[in-house]
Amino acid sequence: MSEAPRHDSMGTERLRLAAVERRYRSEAGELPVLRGADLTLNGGEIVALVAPSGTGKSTLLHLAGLLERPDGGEVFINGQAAGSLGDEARSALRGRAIGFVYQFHHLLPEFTALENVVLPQMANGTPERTANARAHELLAGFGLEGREAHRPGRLSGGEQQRVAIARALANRPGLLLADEPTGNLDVETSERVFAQLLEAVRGAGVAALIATHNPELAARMDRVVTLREGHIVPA
Ligand SMILES: Nc1ncnc2c1ncn2[C@@H]1O[C@H](COP(=O)(O)OP(=O)(O)OP(=O)(O)O)[C@@H](O)[C@H]1O
Repeated sequence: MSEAPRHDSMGTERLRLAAVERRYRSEAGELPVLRGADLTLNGGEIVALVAPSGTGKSTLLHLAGLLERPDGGEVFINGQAAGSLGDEARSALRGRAIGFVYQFHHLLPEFTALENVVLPQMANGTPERTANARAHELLAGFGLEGREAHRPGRLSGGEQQRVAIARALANRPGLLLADEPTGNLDVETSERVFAQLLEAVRGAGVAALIATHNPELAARMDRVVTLREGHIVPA
């Protein structure tokens, strides 16, 4: 796969959470999930987030991905504070700078594998021809040559997830956020897809924050962090 050379983005700050707070309010009262979480990821850094269920991993990824706003603190993407941005500017920054991979692929079922990788590029202003070429190259890099015209329903779970990873990398984001990216696959497929994910991310010099319950997968990343009482601490 031909990606931007690693040195371009290595060491550049991609994500910074500074004293981030998030509380959920319900009839039962207030649940403080994040109580001043700090985390910095530089280009090329791959960090595992391993923490017990319900401690706030998904919440943290949503805040880092600008899908929600924190109740306190600030989220910086490529050094830019996101808090003062309006919704439109946040969406634009998200589309340009961040790729997401979820436990379930969330591919658009009525579109082919190729189109699923092309569409986010076109939404970002990439001309169709360029987007097509990039999608072909990415899918081939994930061993999906010959599968481009298949809709997600005609792909295996592992193939669907590889398309989802290709889609996440399509706009050459500096930051990849992944929530249990192989959690829905059998052990062998998970192993294979995860190895491909790491290779692609390393090759592109992307910073990645990957939530996983699997300690063996976590051990392959550069650093492992956990959540304790609403703070991010080394695992
Ligand atoms: N929208 C919401 N409203 C109220 N409470 C919420 C909301 N979203 C999450 N929570 C609560 O916040 C806490 C953290 O949830 P979160 O989904 O971030 O945890 P998690 O670590 O990702 O869990 P899991 O590993 O099970 O996916 C949980 O107690 C959850 O019930």
